[in-house]
Amino acid sequence: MSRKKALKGAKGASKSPKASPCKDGVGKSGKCAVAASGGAVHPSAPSISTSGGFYDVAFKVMLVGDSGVGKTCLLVRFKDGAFLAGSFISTVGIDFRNKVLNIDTIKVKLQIWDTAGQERFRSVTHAYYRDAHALLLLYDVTNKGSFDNIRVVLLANWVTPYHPVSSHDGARSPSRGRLGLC
Ligand SMILES: Nc1nc2c(ncn2[C@@H]2O[C@H](COP(=O)(O)OP(=O)(O)OP(=O)(O)O)[C@@H](O)[C@H]2O)c(=O)[nH]1
Repeated sequence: MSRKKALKGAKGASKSPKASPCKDGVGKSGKCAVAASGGAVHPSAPSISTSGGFYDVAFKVMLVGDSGVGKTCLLVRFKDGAFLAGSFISTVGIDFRNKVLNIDTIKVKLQIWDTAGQERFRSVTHAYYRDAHALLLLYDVTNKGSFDNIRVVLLANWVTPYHPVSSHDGARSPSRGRLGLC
């Protein structure tokens, strides 16, 4: 099985843009923690994700950037601490992984969406931006074109860079890919 196929199979890849990240935020009570408030949630009692981890707040984070800038590698590195060396297999469509962090006394669940960088998937991946709390914009430090294309993403989705039009105050951050992961 290919590297990326294995990754997707492991964590419930979503093929449809209508698939909601809150699916994984459904607690034992059946509530959808993320969708219920339209943003980060601060439930009075900790919620439980289907992956088994309790959390207090949840955020949806999107990894965006050209194909090959290292989005999948960054995600796997962050989630599992491993670097995916070897042959490059492009992401098809979109995929996500969850990670729960302990920050002070709060359990923060990050649902991190890995988008396909290839142009042909653009319309699919854009559909997921709307309710994201943060976009991580990645570029390859050895490829100026991949940096220039971040501007295109910003201008296409927001009126001016770092000024979101979306309903909640998401964060946008240019990040350097392919740097020091290996
Ligand atoms: N040297 C080096 N290579 C990297 C680094 N990050 C990723 N790569 C390589 O770059 C290639 C592409 O990495 P991916 O993470 O699959 O790229 P991607 O942005 O997910 O690409 P798409 O799925 O097509 O959008 C792979 O061959 C990686 O091994 C890095 O920090 N340093």
